[in-house]
Amino acid sequence: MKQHTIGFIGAGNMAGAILNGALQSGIFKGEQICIFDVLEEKCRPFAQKGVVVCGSSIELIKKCDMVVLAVKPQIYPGVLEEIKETVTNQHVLISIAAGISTGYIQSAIGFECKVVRVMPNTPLLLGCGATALSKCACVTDSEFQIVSRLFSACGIVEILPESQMNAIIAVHGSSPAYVYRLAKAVIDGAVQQGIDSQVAAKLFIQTIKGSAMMLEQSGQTPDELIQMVASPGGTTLAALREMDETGFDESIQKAMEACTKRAEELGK
Ligand SMILES: NC(=O)C1=CN([C@@H]2O[C@H](COP(=O)(O)OP(=O)(O)OC[C@H]3O[C@@H](n4cnc5c(N)ncnc54)[C@H](O)[C@@H]3O)[C@@H](O)[C@H]2O)C=CC1
Ligand SMILES: O=C(O)[C@@H]1CCC=N1
Repeated sequence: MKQHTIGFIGAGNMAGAILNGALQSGIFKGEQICIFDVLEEKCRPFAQKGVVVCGSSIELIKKCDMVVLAVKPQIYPGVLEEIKETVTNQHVLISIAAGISTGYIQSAIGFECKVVRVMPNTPLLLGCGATALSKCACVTDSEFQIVSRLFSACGIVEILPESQMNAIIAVHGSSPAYVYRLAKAVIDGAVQQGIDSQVAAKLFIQTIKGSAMMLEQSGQTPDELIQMVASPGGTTLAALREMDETGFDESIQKAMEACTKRAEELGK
């Protein structure tokens, strides 16, 4: 089987999470991994793990056949311009940026290069991530399998058509922030009622974990689980009624629409 080498352009949060998954799972060894960042100090922790640090994105493209584009979407035009003369039809470009489509990358590179579009999330940092993947027709099944195994090493993966890759960001890419916002609101609410913030945080974090396990393992729908909590004439119903009145569901759905709209703007 062909031995692949993987490179990361950008050594930020997501690159670090994916790279650690690659090393820990043994899918790639240190010497099969390259990294480049405009801020050299960002690469230092990876050099200590035996990863090869490159002096430019062009050097990295020459050394690797799989390349994760791990920079912010706004940086993509510059990076694609820089690497376009070096990318060949043997490279697989792995794009993790919000909103950047396969067509966008192929048009910037100048031919129908191989692209796997990926949407990960920050819990990948703990090996507990969720990733959506979409492949273009020119990527082979065995190349796609390697990319899929790479992200599986950091959590769960789902394969989606590219047409859904913008909308899915609201579901798992950006949504960790909604969960943290909910946690913050609950902890602030507890403090307003005289409870110590650390005690509230401890109890609520465990509640998030437990509720996630109930959603995953009980076989019951969110509505059935809500019913299990909400006693007739009880406290939960009083809380839920208030959430209905202030438009909680609509607020979340509007936030998701804004997320997708922004992804579409970033890809223009
Ligand atoms: N943070 C998140 O929750 C998620 C982020 N993403 C996507 O992942 C990508 C990276 O995001 P993060 O890791 O959060 O960002 P980050 O800011 O932690 O990392 C980006 C890195 O790129 C480097 N960089 C900037 N210009 C460069 C260039 N020309 N060449 C090489 N390196 C350069 C920066 O120095 C920085 O270290 C983004 O496109 C984002 O849309 C996707 C899913 C979730
Ligand atoms: O906020 C962003 O644009 C990125 C994409 C998903 C999570 N963070």
